[in-house]
Amino acid sequence: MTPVLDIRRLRVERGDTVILREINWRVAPGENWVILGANGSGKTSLLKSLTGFLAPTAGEFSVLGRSYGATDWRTLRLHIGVVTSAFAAAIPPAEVALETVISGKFAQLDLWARVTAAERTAARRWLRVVGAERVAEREWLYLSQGERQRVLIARALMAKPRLLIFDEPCAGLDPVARQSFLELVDRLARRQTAPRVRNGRLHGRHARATPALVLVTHHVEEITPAFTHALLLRRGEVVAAGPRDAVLTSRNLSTAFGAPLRLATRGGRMALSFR
Ligand SMILES: Nc1ncnc2c1ncn2[C@@H]1O[C@H](COP(=O)(O)OP(=O)(O)OP(=O)(O)O)[C@@H](O)[C@H]1O
Repeated sequence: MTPVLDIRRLRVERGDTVILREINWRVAPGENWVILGANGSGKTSLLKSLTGFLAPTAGEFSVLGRSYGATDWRTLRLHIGVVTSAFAAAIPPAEVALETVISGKFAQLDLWARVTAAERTAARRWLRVVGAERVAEREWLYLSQGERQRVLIARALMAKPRLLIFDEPCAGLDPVARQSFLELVDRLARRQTAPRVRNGRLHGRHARATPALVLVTHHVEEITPAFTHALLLRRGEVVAAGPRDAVLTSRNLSTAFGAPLRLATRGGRMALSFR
């Protein structure tokens, strides 16, 4: 099966600084990954490379079988959704949530002349999926942090991406909003991992391509059971990558964060403490 993502020996340098060094990472269909690493370990730079905003110095990678360099970024980007609070500043304050969601389908195209009733219906459906339907007509300016994150997810889903990346999505959320947000991410992940199959074919809402999820975080508490794999970075290098139980160990996390840490699991949720 064509990997969702295939990165080989990716290296990124700027001036004398090596930002990413020899990154090898493969995401197969059906896998959901979490990326963990200390401040400055290269998480955002890796995402920027994948979305064409940070040019590699060496190495090769492909997204959904399309190779970097051989495919127009505008085409590749249509398949990759990124949910990051960094987008918040780019949303017009007076834009209502429904319009923000619809704009996800069009990226940079001239939007308003083209919006159809079907697209409005689809946008409402995505707002319902993320539990934000009641703010559909509310301006961005007035949305809470949690509501904004949900609207940005709906916006990303509108383009039907094959890979959906969450970059520190829980920053700024209160504990209850964070829990509810994580349950939403988990639900999205499970839509993918539990498809309905009949006569060897996907059916119903799962018949659509559902995205592989990548969650970038500093907090192991945010890793819900739906995340099957983990990538640990330290100073631009991979500490470990693979199935979560093999990668998320006290030892690997201590190496990644450069401090003696103990990983414990309570009630199905992970927690880190200092040894
Ligand atoms: N264009 C650039 N030129 C020089 N150095 C850069 C550039 N972009 C990133 N860096 C450096 O590369 C390192 C990795 O940065 P990056 O933002 O990817 O880390 P991160 O893991 O996302 O960190 P955080 O958890 O703090 O968000 C940092 O030391 C950063 O200063």
